[in-house]
Amino acid sequence: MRKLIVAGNWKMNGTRQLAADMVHALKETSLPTDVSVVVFPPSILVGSFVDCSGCKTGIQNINSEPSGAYTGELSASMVKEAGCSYVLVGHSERRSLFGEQDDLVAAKVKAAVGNGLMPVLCVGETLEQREAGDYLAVIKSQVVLGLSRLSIAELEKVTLAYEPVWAIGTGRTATPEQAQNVHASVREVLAEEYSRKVADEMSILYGGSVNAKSAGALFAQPDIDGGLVGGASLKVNEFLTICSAAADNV
Ligand SMILES: O=C(CO)COP(=O)(O)O
Repeated sequence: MRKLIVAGNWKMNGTRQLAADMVHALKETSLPTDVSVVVFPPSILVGSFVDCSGCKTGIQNINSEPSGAYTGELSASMVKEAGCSYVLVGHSERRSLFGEQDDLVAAKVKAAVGNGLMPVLCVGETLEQREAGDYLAVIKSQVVLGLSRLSIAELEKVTLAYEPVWAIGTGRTATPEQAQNVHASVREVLAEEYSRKVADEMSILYGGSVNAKSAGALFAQPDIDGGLVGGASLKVNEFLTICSAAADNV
């Protein structure tokens, strides 16, 4: 059974006060057990979330190496020890601003799984790639290369997130049909590359300007298993509304 997940990616935003408010609100909110909430705060705020009964905690990035002279970096085992369960890998901001390519993404996915973390592998096309019409091939290659170091058994630890770059932080959400189309194609890629079981069981989240208004119609799509929310996850009430929209689709 695939999980319905609402994840909040705070990026380089948020304060200890916001973290305390979010933790408090999530503890007070009762959601069906089939809905998982994950918050990815900046790493320095992870400690505020790890004991929260209403959500799981994620980290926004790891280094693929186990330890060593990598100033400023965190290894998967450190993140696990700090109480995180999830890690974002391959976010388009990491790809475009920090030059991360598919081989590094694959190494991070492997390091995550090898250390008991669940990677959320992010994929998605730029506006240019969408307009050129070859976006499904771009997304396919990001999925296949990103997962290339995992065994079949390890795939069950992975969540995918489709985040079209043109929809991130732009207020221009993909339509439910556009997103469903890509999610269904990604599921077909998983079935072809691995098996129908893998395809049916992997959660695929949608991200890109998800907000309280757009969440319901997106989450109602058959191949959309929740959302990876940026800006709207920094507003406590709006994030809770998005979580409730997922609960409505259990
Ligand atoms: O990048 C995102 C989540 O990882 C999406 O960000 P926005 O929801 O702000 O568009």
